[in-house]
Amino acid sequence: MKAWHALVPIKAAADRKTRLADRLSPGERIALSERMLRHVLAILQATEAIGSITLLASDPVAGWYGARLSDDGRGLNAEVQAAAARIGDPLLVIHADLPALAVADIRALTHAGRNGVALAADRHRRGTNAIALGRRDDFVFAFGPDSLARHRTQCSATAIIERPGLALDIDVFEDLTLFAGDRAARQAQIAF
Ligand SMILES: Nc1nc2c(ncn2[C@@H]2O[C@H](COP(=O)(O)OP(=O)(O)OP(=O)(O)O)[C@@H](O)[C@H]2O)c(=O)[nH]1
Ligand SMILES: O=C(O)[C@H](O)COP(=O)(O)O
Repeated sequence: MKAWHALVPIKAAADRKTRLADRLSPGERIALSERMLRHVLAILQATEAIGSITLLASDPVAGWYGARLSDDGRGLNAEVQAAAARIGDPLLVIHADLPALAVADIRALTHAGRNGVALAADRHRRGTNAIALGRRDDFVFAFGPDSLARHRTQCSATAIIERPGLALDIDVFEDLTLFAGDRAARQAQIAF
């Protein structure tokens, strides 16, 4: 199997984690999203199956000197679709807000997707936090509410992967308390 390309979309700093805006200051939200991004990138770098990592971002990201494709503001799905066409397969698209992600999670997802498509379900089994495309150049990205159902109907043999490290994305404050506990989440003192 060829080495996987990883694509990590990340919003412009000021737009990240808006659903936490009633609990965290803008600075705390940026700091949290940067720590989670660094964690996801470190896990990808530590996974032997991953041969390249590309950020999809409108601006340069502090501390990242690797590849970046520019986001032209057409929305997540259109941007990922265009980036995927440029990068080729096998391709792993993975969100940047997975603080519990581990190397074993990436191994499991890429293994499951090596001959087709594997989807990483969020903890509600409604969203999609990562997609491994071993061999599907006609896959249509459909991130957004209930994306798991939309993604899975594209191919009858799609594998659904449910693992804690892939399932816990940080959207709302409850996700933070699940990951870090009440006190740490309230103080935005989340270590990982
Ligand atoms: N490049 C890029 N990344 C995006 C875009 N929209 C979402 N993302 C990234 O896709 C992943 C999932 O995004 P969301 O959970 O919807 O966004 P979020 O900023 O994390 O949270 P909210 O602002 O609360 O919706 C995260 O890594 C985001 O940074 C986009 O339009 N462009
Ligand atoms: O496809 C999805 O589930 C959404 O893009 C993901 O994100 P969210 O659960 O982080 O909003």
